[in-house]
Amino acid sequence: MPKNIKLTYFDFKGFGEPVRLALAIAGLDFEDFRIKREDWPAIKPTMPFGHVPVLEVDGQKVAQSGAMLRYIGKLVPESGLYPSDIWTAFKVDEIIGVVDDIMRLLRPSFATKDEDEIVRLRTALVAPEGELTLALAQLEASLAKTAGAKFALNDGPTIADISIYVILDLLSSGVLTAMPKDVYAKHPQLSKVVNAVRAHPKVKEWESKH
Ligand SMILES: N[C@@H](CCC(=O)N[C@@H](CS)C(=O)NCC(=O)O)C(=O)O
Repeated sequence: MPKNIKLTYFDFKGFGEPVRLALAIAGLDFEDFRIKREDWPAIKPTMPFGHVPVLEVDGQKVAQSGAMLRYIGKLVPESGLYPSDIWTAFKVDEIIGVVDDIMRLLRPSFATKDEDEIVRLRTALVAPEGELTLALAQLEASLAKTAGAKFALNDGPTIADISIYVILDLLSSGVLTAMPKDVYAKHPQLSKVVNAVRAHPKVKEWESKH
């Protein structure tokens, strides 16, 4: 077991947030280092690929949130976060890829400061035939086939559930201009996963402190 784990990310619930929750659910102590925006230009060149999150394990820096999530799940197998059954693990990886694609849909609207452009881009995403509307419907249909009793695939949370929770919580939080709070509300499987992760005792404990 590593002696020191440090997560470097912004004080924001983006790619680093599922990693924080996975570490909390796995019961791993870690330094939750949150970069101040004004310090980022100096820190960026010290990150292996110029991005965060970066997970530093006993002094070695590794990038890519998906890799971190799988590492945490494998490090603490009894957490059930990354299933040992290779088919279920395959489905976990599929969902994480889908969530990554959803994040990518939002990127153009994060890349501009023009409020009218942000509204235009996000309104198009959530239109009846919009790319986000379609992606959420497809994820819902996929989960309907695999649904575990409480979570997406199993009775306990996997890193796929955590990833779904973080993106849908962000989308429906009201902090993103022009993103409706009920963006996933009509999808029962997605709602089930969000509610189950939010109600998980370790997630509740983490969120009550951060
Ligand atoms: N595929 C990467 C994406 C990382 C990424 O896009 N990070 C953004 C923040 S969410 C970042 O570092 N932005 C600042 C920059 O690129 O200068 C992952 O999953 O970790």
